[in-house]
Amino acid sequence: MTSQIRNTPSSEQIRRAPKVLLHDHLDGGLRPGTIVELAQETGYSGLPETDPGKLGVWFREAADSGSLERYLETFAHTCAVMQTREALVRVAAECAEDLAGDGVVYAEVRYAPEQHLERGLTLEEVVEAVNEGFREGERRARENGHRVRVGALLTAMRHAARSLEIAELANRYRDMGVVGFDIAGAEAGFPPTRHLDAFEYLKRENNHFTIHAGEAFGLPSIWQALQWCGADRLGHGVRIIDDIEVAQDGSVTLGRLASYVRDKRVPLELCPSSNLQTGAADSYAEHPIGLLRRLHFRVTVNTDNRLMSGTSMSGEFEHLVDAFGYSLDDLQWFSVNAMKSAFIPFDERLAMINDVIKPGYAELKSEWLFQQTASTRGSSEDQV
Ligand SMILES: O=c1[nH]cnc2c1ncn2[C@@H]1O[C@H](CO)[C@@H](O)[C@H]1O
Ligand SMILES: [Zn+2]
Repeated sequence: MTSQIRNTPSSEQIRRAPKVLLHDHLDGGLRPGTIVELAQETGYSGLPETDPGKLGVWFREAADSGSLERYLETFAHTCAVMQTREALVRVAAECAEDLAGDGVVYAEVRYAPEQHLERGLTLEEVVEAVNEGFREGERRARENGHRVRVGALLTAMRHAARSLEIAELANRYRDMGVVGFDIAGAEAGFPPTRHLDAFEYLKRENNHFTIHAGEAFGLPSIWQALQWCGADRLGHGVRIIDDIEVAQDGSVTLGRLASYVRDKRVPLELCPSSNLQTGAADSYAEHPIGLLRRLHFRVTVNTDNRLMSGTSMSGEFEHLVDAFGYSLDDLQWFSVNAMKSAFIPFDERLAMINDVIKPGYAELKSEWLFQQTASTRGSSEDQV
């Protein structure tokens, strides 16, 4: 048996591996069946399909447009069914349950409270409903033998003008389920500096935030997010690749901004499948994550929108294992990177790394030692 075979994780091992997710949208991860049921319950008649299977396919295909703006149009349907307290509790509970079932042990899930006010809920009621759902989902996961912790990130929409209000909301619910702040939505034409007052407020409060930047727009957006707004992490940030030059002989030169991002260990919340759909990358094999990982940027792997991309954390890891031949050591590296970059207190991050993530990977990495028939097996898929 070669070490290569020993090292290539099987699908089942990938699912069981402890995973950390920093970039996942609550309104981009609903179960199709739940959307159909909530639409019926709340009288929303705008769904393009009412069969859950067909609806799931519709979301994936509609989001596969090559443009972030068209990709974002699909959220009208998910937000439409997330306008009541009960719906928000249910969606959040199922989110936590689904992540736990996929082996995610820590997640920061984001949503925009301002998009859930159409039926009279207040911003506070939205946050409390989602928090209640996450706690319920964590409890159900525990009953099923899974452990997951979910924190919320409150997102403000970059085309709108409520970011300071949402930042204040994030600060008010700090230590009560909300771990940070974000801005999202169409990037071109809506630079992060439009929301400078929100970011400056959060900095004065010693609070944390990430900014969607360097997804549909390039280096100026990343530069503003870091050097004007002071983002702790970059949502996507994939276009930092534009500041990296690879010569014919393989030698690599980093520009000033790329150097800063690497030197300062700025976490990149990379979302490969989402990038393929919005046109930020052409294939998994060509996705900049391969180079960024080799250059030791603080790379993390994320789902972005599980519904629109038909993916999961395990799914993203599988694509990367296929494209780049990553081993369990690589998957552990991504998971430790993500945990280091989380917005919860340092002692909790450290305990998650040392007491949950590393032991989980050690367990998986030792499995080959105890396989009696391993020497007669040909592929790693057989060795579960
Ligand atoms: O990849 C993305 N880039 C920018 N905005 C996004 C992305 N995915 C989702 N949203 C936006 O964030 C809102 C709150 O969750 C969603 O409603 C969607 O409009
Ligand atoms: Zn996103």
